[in-house]
Amino acid sequence: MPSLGRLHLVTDTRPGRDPLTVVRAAVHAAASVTRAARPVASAGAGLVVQVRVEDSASDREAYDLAGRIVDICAPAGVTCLVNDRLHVALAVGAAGGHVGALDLPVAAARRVLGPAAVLGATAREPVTAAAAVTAGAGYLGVGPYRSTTTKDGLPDPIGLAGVRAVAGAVAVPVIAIGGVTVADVPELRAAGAYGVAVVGAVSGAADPARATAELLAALGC
Ligand SMILES: Cc1ncc(COP(=O)(O)OP(=O)(O)O)c(N)n1
Ligand SMILES: Cc1ncsc1CCOP(=O)(O)O
Ligand SMILES: [Mg+2]
Repeated sequence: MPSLGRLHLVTDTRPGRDPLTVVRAAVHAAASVTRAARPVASAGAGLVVQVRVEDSASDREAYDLAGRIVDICAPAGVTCLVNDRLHVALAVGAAGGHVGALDLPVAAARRVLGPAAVLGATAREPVTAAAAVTAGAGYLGVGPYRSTTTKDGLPDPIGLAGVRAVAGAVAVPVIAIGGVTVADVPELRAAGAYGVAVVGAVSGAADPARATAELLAALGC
């Protein structure tokens, strides 16, 4: 299985956003910055795109968006995951999915996706993180690192100490999420994070391609 990308772009599908334009820009940037170091078919391997739709979206809407994003990602070697809706991930041929506390349990998600799929799970403290790995998670989304306005109802931020505690407890990649900006990357990496997941730092940027390139560079991709 190829190694996991370090920059996870989570789509912003709130009203007025344009996730396809942002994903196209990010994929193009990822393929451009890493092409020199990789075979063409895996040029964008530093980037993962996670298709995350609003809970109010229908499965058909999720399927249509995810299918279009798989079509954008695949030629560039960018991994595409689907948040929550694992049947959509399977239906569009995504590489896998991401589940949290309100989604299928990790072991059930692994059964649905199969042994070879990429499966991420949300964790915010070491004991549940280790349990998620035992149940079959191949990476962990850990946070929220900072407070963020992108998602309502999140628990308090765990900060650098929280990320460090989880990273020290598991052997799988830890992806820090929640209010992450490019300026946070060095300290997160030093704390043991393998990578970062962002919505606003790319989707809310004036130039999403440039923001992607800067994040990838900060992550050493
Ligand atoms: C990489 C990553 N980490 C955490 C999450 C959050 O997942 P979850 O807790 O299930 O919340 P929703 O995103 O489903 O609202 C994530 N999506 N990705
Ligand atoms: C889905 C999710 N889960 C925890 S924080 C978050 C949103 C992250 O968005 P941003 O990068 O804009 O803070
Ligand atoms: Mg979820």
